[in-house]
Amino acid sequence: MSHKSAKDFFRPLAVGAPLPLREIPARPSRAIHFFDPSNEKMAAKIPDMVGTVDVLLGNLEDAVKADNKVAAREGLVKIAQSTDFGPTQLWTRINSLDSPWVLDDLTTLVPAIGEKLDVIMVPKVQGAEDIHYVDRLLAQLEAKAGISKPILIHAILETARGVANVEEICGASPRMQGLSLGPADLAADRKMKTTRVGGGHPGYLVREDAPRGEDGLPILDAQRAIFQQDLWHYTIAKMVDACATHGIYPYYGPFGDIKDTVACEDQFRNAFLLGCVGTWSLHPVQIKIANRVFSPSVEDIAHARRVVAAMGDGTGAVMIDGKMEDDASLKQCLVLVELAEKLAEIDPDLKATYDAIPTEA
Ligand SMILES: CC(C)(COP(=O)(O)OP(=O)(O)OC[C@H]1O[C@@H](n2cnc3c(N)ncnc32)[C@H](O)[C@@H]1OP(=O)(O)O)[C@@H](O)C(=O)NCCC(=O)NCCSC(=O)C[C@](C)(O)C(=O)O
Ligand SMILES: [Mg+2]
Repeated sequence: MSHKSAKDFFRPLAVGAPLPLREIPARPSRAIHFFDPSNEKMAAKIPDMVGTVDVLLGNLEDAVKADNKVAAREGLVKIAQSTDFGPTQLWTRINSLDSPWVLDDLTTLVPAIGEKLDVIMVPKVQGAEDIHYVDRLLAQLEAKAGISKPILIHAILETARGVANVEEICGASPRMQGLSLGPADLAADRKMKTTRVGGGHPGYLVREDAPRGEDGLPILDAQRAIFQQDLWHYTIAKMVDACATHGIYPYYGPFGDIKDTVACEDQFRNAFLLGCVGTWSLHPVQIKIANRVFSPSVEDIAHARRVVAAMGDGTGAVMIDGKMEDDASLKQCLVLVELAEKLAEIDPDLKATYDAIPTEA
């Protein structure tokens, strides 16, 4: 297998294409809100959603009917051309690389709206070869269209092979912006015996030990607590490590039980705590949940600021509320404080909330 030299990564893959980025900007992207540009009712709502969500994503792949693929692509071009997105990012999810639509997706979108597109999400990525294909094609199209900044790539982990190759996918191109979990396709590909789009499962559980009778045997009809476990923990944790290793960003993905806003919030929060920077929103109701969950809480920021203040030059150990804080817990606190600062730059309500936190001694 041949390898590129390190410096090759800093050269564009086509003459005249924009220079690859050396760092992926940490732009807030708590919710990536999906819409079907071929659905007129949905599309009509998009201009008014600018500023209420960090990312608007025109979806061209699954959930768009085969008969509507061209209308979705054209609808996205129209919305992108006629909308000023301000601070809101514009992403798209193209059709999968083995579909008959993807080539037209790319050759249409890049010249028409390439200057406005921040990130292209590529579904069903299997390995580095898929990223290399899109990488070169984007460079050629950017060069031809005279695009000034590189369009970034986001891969969805939705095949067993993709999960096995997650590290090489993250490192396959300087365009790699991040990864999302695709729990529905991944479940099917792995032959998991579930029928859901993300979330837990009542059958995936651990049960409290049975009490024992005088004969020492378990009493099987006794009431015993059960605890549902997280089916997605392994994949999310693996995704987070791969992204952190390569300086790119992990995201949860879709939560299909739209009406169960409570379980949705739990799943999002698990992902936030494990290191994800955001998630997907499939319905307007999920945007608020994502914005709340993926913004550090007032309590966390109040505590983090106390630790930062108490730790002075950042070395040594101190006691706060009976707990030891040191260099490493300070670094965790700085993750939260820096995230809060980034979010405050784009979210005035959140800025006011964080500004109002009293400084404690
Ligand atoms: C779930 C659905 C069918 C419920 O749609 P509905 O019309 O039944 O919902 P509603 O509550 O009745 O809608 C209320 C209003 O909101 C509008 N609306 C509704 N949704 C949106 C939206 N997203 N953006 C903007 N507006 C929206 C809708 O048009 C309606 O407008 P109206 O009041 O004027 O009548 C609908 O919300 C929808 O189609 N959402 C997007 C679904 C999608 O993108 N799925 C693909 C991503 S998940 C995936 O692909 C898996 C993965 C990763 O690949 C893998 O795990 O393998
Ligand atoms: Mg999928």
